[in-house]
Amino acid sequence: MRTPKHLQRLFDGWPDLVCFDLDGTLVDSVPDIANAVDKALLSQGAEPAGEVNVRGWIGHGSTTLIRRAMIWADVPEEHYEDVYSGFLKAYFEHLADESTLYSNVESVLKAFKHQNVPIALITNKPSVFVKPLLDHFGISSYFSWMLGGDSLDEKKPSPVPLLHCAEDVDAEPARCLMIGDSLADHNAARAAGFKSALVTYGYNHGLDLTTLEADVLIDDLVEMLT
Ligand SMILES: O=C(O)COP(=O)(O)O
Ligand SMILES: [Mg+2]
Repeated sequence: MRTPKHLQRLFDGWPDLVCFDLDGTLVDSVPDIANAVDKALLSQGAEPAGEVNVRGWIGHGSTTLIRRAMIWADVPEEHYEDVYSGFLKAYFEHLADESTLYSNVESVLKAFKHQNVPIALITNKPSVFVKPLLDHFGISSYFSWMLGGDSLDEKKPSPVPLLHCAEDVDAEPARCLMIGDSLADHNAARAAGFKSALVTYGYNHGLDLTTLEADVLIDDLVEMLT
């Protein structure tokens, strides 16, 4: 396979490491996350928030998600532990009832693997959900790392999880690529010295992604391979 044009331009070949974000990049997980948030809110007698609201609260980890939902629903802060544990339980029980893989995820993972590029999964989702979700879609075996928001001391937009993987394989940050959908992914990439690719279909909260000047902006993951 000839080197895809974006990779040729950025790395003069294939990168030494590629890191993927999860929610909004590989998996459209909003339906199940929203159902779990709504269950937790309903248990407090609050209104359900629904998918459109929840979509705007994803990307900074589950604690931020629940805090935003509680503010929106006017649930008193002292109920945080109850709402958070209700969310965790409900989501774990229905992790992938309605969630779907975005198009071309598996073929893109396969192409990087075929070139022996180490692949990392770096999400701000709590780590307890990560492997079960990837297992559900049959893609866990592609990843040499599966890091959740609580796996290390810091999460995205900190560069710590990205640099952790780069150091493991002795890769120069400038030869590493982060592919994500949000400002947290882009800022983590920049702080780590990685190249940043953003997908336009994810949960970018109405942000005009062109203003971020990512190295690559794509409407479908397969564009990484063209
Ligand atoms: O749980 C979240 O906030 C979503 O995380 P991700 O977009 O980093 O996968
Ligand atoms: Mg994301």
